[in-house]
Parts: sequence; C-alpha cells; structure tokens
Amino acid sequence: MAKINFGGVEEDVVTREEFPLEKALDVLKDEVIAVIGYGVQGPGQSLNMRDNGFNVIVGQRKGKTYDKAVADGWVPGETLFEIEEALERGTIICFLLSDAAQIELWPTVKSYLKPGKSLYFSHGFGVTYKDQTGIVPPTDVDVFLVAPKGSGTSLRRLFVEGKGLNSSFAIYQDASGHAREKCIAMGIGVGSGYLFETDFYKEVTSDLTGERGTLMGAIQGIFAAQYEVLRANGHSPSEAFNETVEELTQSLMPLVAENGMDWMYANCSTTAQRGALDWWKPFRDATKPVFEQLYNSVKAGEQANISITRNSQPDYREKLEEELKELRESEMWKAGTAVRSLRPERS
Ligand SMILES: NC(=O)C1=CN([C@@H]2O[C@H](COP(=O)(O)OP(=O)(O)OC[C@H]3O[C@@H](n4cnc5c(N)ncnc54)[C@H](O)[C@@H]3O)[C@@H](O)[C@H]2O)C=CC1
Ligand SMILES: CC(=O)[C@](C)(O)C(=O)O
Ligand SMILES: [Mg+2]
Ligand SMILES: [Mg+2]
Repeated sequence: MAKINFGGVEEDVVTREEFPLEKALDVLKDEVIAVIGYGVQGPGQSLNMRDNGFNVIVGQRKGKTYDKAVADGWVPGETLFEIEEALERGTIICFLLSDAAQIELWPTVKSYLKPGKSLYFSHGFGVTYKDQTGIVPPTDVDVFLVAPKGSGTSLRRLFVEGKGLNSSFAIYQDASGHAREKCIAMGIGVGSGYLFETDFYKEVTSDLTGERGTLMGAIQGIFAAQYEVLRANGHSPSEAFNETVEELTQSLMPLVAENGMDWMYANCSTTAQRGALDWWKPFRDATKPVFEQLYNSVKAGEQANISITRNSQPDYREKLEEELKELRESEMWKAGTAVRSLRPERS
C-alpha cells in the first residue's frame, strides 16, 4: 500500500501502479463475477469489468432494464441471465440492487452463497443495518465492498475517457484468507482511480451523510435559498440562475476540481476573493448544526429506517417521481433547462 500524506494525516491507499490491472486479472482469473441488478451501478461496474477483461455475467429480471442490458451487448444465455441463474453461475456475487430491494431478494441470494463464494456490495448499508434489513451473510463466504465515490454513470464515463473515480473498500468477512486481494482486485476491475480502506459502518455513515449533505441535499438547499433571495429582490431568472448554478458548474467548480479552492479564488477578482474569504465562515457556522443533526440521525439508524420504509412502498416510484417533478418544475430548474439549451455547444 502506498503511504500518502493527506493534509498531515498519513493514510495507506492502493493505487493502480502498485496493483495493476494484470494483477487484478490474475487474482480473479478463476472467478465468475455475477453482477446482480442493472440499475445505475450495475451497468457502470459490469461494463468496466467486461472491458477490462474479467469474466462477468449479469443477472437481471426481465423488463426494460433487461432490454437495456441486451442493448449494451450482454448476450442472453451467455452473459445475461435471470437473477437466480446468475446467482447459481457466479462465484463472486455483486449485490447491486437498490438498498431497499436487497431486503426482498436476500433470502434468494443467501440460498446460493455456497462456501467458497464471495459476496460483494457497493455500500455498507445492508450489513450494517442488519436489524432492519435481515442481511446476515453466512460465515463461510468472503464478504467485502467496493464503493465508487460517485454515480455509476460517471464511473462508466470516466472509464471510457481513461480516467477513474476513487472508491473505498472494506472487508467484512475473510473466510478464504484471500478476501482482501479479491476485494482490491474488484476495485481495480470496476475502474477505480485510487482505493482507500474503510469498514462497512464508516462507509455507510459517511456516504449517507455526504449524499444528504454537500453532495446533493445541502447543495440544492443553498442553491434554492440564494435563488429565492435574488428573485425576491427583483433579479431575473436568467440572472439568478447564472449567478447561483450555471457559473458554479461551468466555470468555478471545474477550477476547484483542477487545483483546489484557493486556486479558484485566486483566479477570480480581488473583490470576489475578499467577499468569499469574509463569508465562508458565517456559512459554515450557519450550516454546521444542520450537518451535526444529520450525522446524528444517520448514526441513530433513522436515515436508514426512512430509506427502507419509503423505498419499500409499492408506489415509491410514483411518489419519487412527484418529488423529482417538484424540483424539475421549480422556476429555478426550469430556468436551468432554458439556460442549458442556450449553451453554444448545444445550438
Ligand atoms: N447509484 C449509484 O451510482 C450508487 C449506488 N451505490 C450502491 O450500489 C447499490 C446499487 O444501487 P443502484 O445502482 O443505485 O441501484 P438501482 O436503484 O439502480 O437498482 C438496481 C436494480 O435493482 C433492480 N430491482 C429493484 N427491485 C428489485 C427487486 N425487488 N427484485 C429484483 N430486482 C430489483 C432494478 O431492476 C435495477 O436493475 C446500492 O447498494 C447503492 O447504495 C453506491 C455508489 C453509487
Ligand atoms: C453516487 C453516490 O455515491 C451516492 C450519492 O452515494 C449514491 O448514489 O448513493
Ligand atoms: Mg449513497
Ligand atoms: Mg456514495
């Protein structure tokens, strides 16, 4: 493992240099990797592994998603199967159904986990919240996770561009004595950038916090708050959207991604720098109590409970669609649609 200094804290990480693809292919040469579920992570991970030369099959129930798998080049009866058939054939079972759906399929999956097989997750959810999910793996299988830090869509896109998303990895159970190398080999296989180690509990608590926080929940909240204040003060939707979202995604965040926040600041006016340096701390202080409340709720298992309860309802898709529609049809995001349509590269 490479020792890297992260802001004064030394951590062991796995890079592609020290664990090259050839090594990963060798570690998994006798395995049949069965990706169960072809939603968001399923396609990204299975296609990347297939293109990397691994022996991969997909298990997906019939329907629209199955058809998508066929369109992506998976061949029924050869590399694409009904779920139970894939579970039978696979030696590494990648459980990539939505976290709520995993509960329903678990008894089936469990019945195919013969000794010597491995169970792979991309989230610590099912195992950590076992009191709520009932997911307790048999003791004679390896259990590990690789959690790409981003959407399966980006995992695939970046792979195709020759880049990679970073992933965490964790070993929950090492029955074979080889769980660790198998897990890291899977991490390399799915197209990770570098891999950092965690455990199932830390993976799920950080992930649930991040997606509810700065990655998705908080960012939308801050966008909405600023947009509303600008609109209430007479600014047009164009002006409010550009000043809240478009400039951030098109101009400033790519600079942050490239070289950090200070460098982005340094490439803005001295006026902007002065203001940003004065205001970031009040924003931190105003939102920190909300982040603390969020983390405590995650820690107490409340967020898992809400996710399971809400996402197990028979009409959850319709309800979800209504909430997404509320976002899509808000003035801010409708303004966004118009703004995007005017990007020079789209006309
Ligand atoms: N969406 C993402 O990009 C990320 C997801 N993860 C984790 O990866 C895992 C998979 O998540 P997603 O790809 O988002 O899943 P998803 O919500 O896209 O669902 C995956 C598949 O589950 C199937 N499915 C749903 N209910 C089913 C049932 N009752 N029986 C059989 N099949 C059923 C669907 O047909 C779909 O193909 C989860 O543990 C998630 O937390 C981790 C990182 C990012
Ligand atoms: C994309 C990702 O890693 C998330 C936000 O945690 C998720 O989709 O669960
Ligand atoms: Mg998540
Ligand atoms: Mg995540």
